[in-house]
Amino acid sequence: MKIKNICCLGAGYVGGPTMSVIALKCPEIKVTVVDLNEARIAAWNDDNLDNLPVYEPRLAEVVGEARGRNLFFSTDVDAAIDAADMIFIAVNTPTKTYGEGKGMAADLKFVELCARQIARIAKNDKIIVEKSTLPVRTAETLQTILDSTGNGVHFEVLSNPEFLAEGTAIEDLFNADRVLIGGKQTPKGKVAIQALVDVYAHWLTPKQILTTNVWSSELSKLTANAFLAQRISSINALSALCEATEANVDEVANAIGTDSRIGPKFLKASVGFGGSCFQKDILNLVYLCRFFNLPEVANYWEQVIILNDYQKYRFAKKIISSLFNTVSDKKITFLGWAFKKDTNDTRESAAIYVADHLIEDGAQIHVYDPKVSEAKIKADMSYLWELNGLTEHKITAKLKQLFVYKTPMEALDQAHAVAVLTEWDEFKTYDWKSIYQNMYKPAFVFDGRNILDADKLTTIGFQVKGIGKG
Ligand SMILES: NC(=O)c1ccc[n+]([C@@H]2O[C@H](COP(=O)([O-])OP(=O)(O)OC[C@H]3O[C@@H](n4cnc5c(N)ncnc54)[C@H](O)[C@@H]3O)[C@@H](O)[C@H]2O)c1
Ligand SMILES: O=c1ccn([C@@H]2O[C@H](COP(=O)(O)OP(=O)(O)O[C@H]3O[C@H](CO)[C@@H](O)[C@H](O)[C@H]3O)[C@@H](O)[C@H]2O)c(=O)[nH]1
Repeated sequence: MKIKNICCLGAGYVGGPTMSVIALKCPEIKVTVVDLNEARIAAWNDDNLDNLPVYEPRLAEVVGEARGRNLFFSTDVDAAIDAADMIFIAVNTPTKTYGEGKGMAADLKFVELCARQIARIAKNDKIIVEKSTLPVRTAETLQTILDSTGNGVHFEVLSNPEFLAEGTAIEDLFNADRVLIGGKQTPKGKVAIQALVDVYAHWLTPKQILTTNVWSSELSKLTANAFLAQRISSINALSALCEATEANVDEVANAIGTDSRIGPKFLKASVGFGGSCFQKDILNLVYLCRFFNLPEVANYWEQVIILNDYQKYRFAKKIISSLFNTVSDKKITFLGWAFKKDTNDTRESAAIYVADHLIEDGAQIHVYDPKVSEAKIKADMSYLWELNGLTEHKITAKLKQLFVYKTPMEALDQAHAVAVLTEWDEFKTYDWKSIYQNMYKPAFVFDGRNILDADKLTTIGFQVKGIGKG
C-alpha cells in the first residue's frame, strides 16, 4: 500500500518538525499538519521563517523548502482527516492536573478527542499512527473509540513514538538512531506497518527501522525516557557527594563513561533535567506501575524525579547560603531560561523552580535568554504559582521581583551573583572581565551547567561554584 496523503493532528514541537522532514524527504506525499490553535498555524505559515512557532536549528530551511510544495499547515482539521490515508496523532499528553491520577497520570483527553473526530469524519479506511507519547495499551482504547463511533470503516492503529530531542530535532530526524513501529501481527496490521516503514525508508536504512508489537512499542518510549533521565539523576546524585568530598563530577563522569558498557553520553551533571517529557513520562510510568500493583517498581522510578527536585532545590540553597544566607533584595542574574540550549521551549525548565525558591527568599531575579521572551518567562512563573494556589494579588506582587532583558549586559549590570541555568554557547564568549567590574563584590558565579572556564573566572576574581565541584 502506497501512502499518498498524510495528515498530522498537532503542530507542536513534534508534529511540526517531524512532518516537515517527512514532507521534505517524500515529495510525492502530501502532508498537512493541522492544529486547533490558530495562532500557531498562522506562525507556521508566516512568510518570515524566523517567526516559526518552534525554534530548532535548520528547521526554517526544511520548512522553507517543503512548505507550499507538499507541506501544508491548516486549521481545517475535518478536511485534512477526510483526505488522508494515514493520520498521525501528535497532540500534547501532559500530566493530569485534576481528578483521578492528578499529578501523575498522562491526560489523554486531547488524544481521545482526536479519535472521536477521526471516527466522525472518516469515510474510507485509514491508518492511525500514535506519535504522541502514551501509556502502554492506549492503542486498545483508541481502537475501541474508533470502532464504536466510526462510520463502519476500518482503522488500523500503529504506535510510532518519537525519540527526537529538542535543539537537535532535525538532525535526530534526518539520522535517527532508530524509528520504532508497533502494530498488530495480523495481515491488515502487517500491511499498515509496511506502509509506514516505506515512508521512513525514503531516507533511513532498514537497520534503523525497528518493528514490534504495539504494546512493546508504546512501553519502549516510556522506558527510553526513564533510562535517560535515570542516568542524569544518577550523576546528579553523585555531584552532591563530589561537592562534599572534593571529587570533580566531570572527571568522575569521564572516568566511568570510558567504560564501553556505560558509555559517555547523558552523564553531564546539571542543575536538574527539564523539558516536557522526562518528568511527565516517568510520573506516568510510576502511575502505571501502581495501577498494576507493582509498588516496588513504582518507587524505584519515582526516585529519579525526587532526586531531580532535590538537585534544583540544592542549587537554589547553595546560592542562598553562599550569599551569606540572605538573597533578600539582591540582584541575581539568570543566564538562560530554556530547559536546554538551542530551543525556545521552557516547559519544566529547572530555571522556573530555582527562580521560585529564590523569589520566595526575597531575591530579585534578572533574566536573559537568547530565545525566550519576557511574556513566556512571566507566564511560566505565573502558571507555577497558580498551580501552587497563590492568589492573583500574591502573583502580581511576586512578578515584581522578576525582570527580563533583551541583552545580557543589561541583565548582568550591578548583579550580586550570576547563575547559569541553560548551557547556551554564547555565555562562554562573554567578556567576563567587564562583567566582573560591573558587579557587586564578592562577585559570585553559580554555574548550573559547568560550561564556564572556572579557572579563568577565578583568576578574574569571581567566586565560582559549579555542580559537583568541591
Ligand atoms: N517535545 C518533544 O521533544 C517530544 C519528543 C517526543 C515525543 N513527544 C510527545 O509528543 C506529543 C506532543 O508533544 P509536543 O511537544 O509536540 O506538544 P505541543 O504542546 O508542542 O503540541 C501539541 C499540539 O497539539 C494541538 N492539539 C491539541 N488537541 C488537538 C486536536 N484535537 N486537534 C488538533 N490539534 C490539537 C495543540 O494545540 C498543540 O499545538 C506528546 O505526547 C509528547 O510527550 C514530545
Ligand atoms: O547529560 C545530560 C543530558 C541532558 N540533561 C538535561 O536533560 C533535559 C532533557 O534533555 P534532552 O533529553 O536532551 O532533551 P529532550 O528534548 O527533553 O529529549 C528527551 O525527551 C524527548 C521527549 O520524549 C525524547 O524524544 C528524547 O529522546 C529525550 O532525549 C534537559 O534539561 C537537559 O539539559 C542533563 O542535565 N544532562
